[in-house]
Amino acid sequence: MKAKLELNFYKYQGTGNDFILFDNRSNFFPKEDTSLVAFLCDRRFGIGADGLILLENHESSDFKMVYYNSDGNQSTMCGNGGRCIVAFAKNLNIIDSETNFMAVDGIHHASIEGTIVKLQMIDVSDIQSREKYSFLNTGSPHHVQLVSDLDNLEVQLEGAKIRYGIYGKEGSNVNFVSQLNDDTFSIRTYERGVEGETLSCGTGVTAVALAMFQNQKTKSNQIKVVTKGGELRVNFSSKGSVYTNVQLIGDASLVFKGSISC
Ligand SMILES: N[C@@H](CCC[C@H](N)C(=O)O)C(=O)O
Repeated sequence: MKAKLELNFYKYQGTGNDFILFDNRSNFFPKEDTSLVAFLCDRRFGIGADGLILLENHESSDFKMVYYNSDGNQSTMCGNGGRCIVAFAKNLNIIDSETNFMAVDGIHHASIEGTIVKLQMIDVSDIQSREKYSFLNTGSPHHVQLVSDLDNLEVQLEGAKIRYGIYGKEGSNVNFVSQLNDDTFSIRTYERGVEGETLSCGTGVTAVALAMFQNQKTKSNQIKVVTKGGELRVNFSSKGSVYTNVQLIGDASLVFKGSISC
C-alpha cells in the first residue's frame, strides 16, 4: 500500500486558464507520477485545473518551470502558466518585479506590476501558411484558423478533428479566430493534453497574433486578443517573417491555496 501524501498547493489563473502550483525547490514532488498529476487536475475527484506547474531551483536563473497538462503528462511551453509562475515566484519572494527563468523552450524574461505579467516568448521564424489555416510553434504547436461563426462553433468536436486528423499522434493545439477590428481578434482554443476547450491559451493567443500579422489581416504589431477568460495583449517586432521581442501581457492571480491528502 502506498503511503499517503499531504501536499500544500496554490491555485492560480491567467485569463481563466487555471493551474495548480507547487513550490518544489526541495524536490518533494513525485515528478514521474502521471496518475497523481491527472488526479490533482481532475475537477471532480481532485483540486481541478487545466495543468500543473512545479517551481524548482535552477543553477543560472531565478527558477525553473516544469509544466504538465491535465492528462498528467509533461508538455511544451504554457504561456498563461508562465505568467502564473511569475506571480507565484513574486508571492514566494523569490523575485521582485523582473525575472529570468528557465522553461522547456529556454530562458524567459518577465516583469510583473500588480497582477499584470509581461512574459517574453520565444522568437518565431517559421509560420506555415496554407489556404485555410496557419501552423506555427510559439513554444507549443498551434493551428490557427479563421472561422465565420466563432460563438456557435463546436470547438470540442472541430478541434479534436483537426488535432488528430491533421497532426496525428504528436497533435497540436487548435485556435479558431474571428477578427473584431483592425488590431483585435477573438479566439477559442482546443488544447492538446486537456483534450478540450480552455478559457484561454497564452501560446495560442501569441500564435494568433503572429499568424494574423503574417497573413496581412492586420498591420499592427500590438494586438489585442479576446479569449473566453478575458483579454490579452501581444506586442512584437518583425523583420520579414522573423518575429522577435514577442511579449504576452495580461492578468495572472492567486485563486486560493490549500492542502490535499492523496
Ligand atoms: N495553456 C497553455 C498551453 C499548454 C500546452 C499545451 N496544452 C500543449 O500541450 O501543447 C498556454 O497558455 O500556452
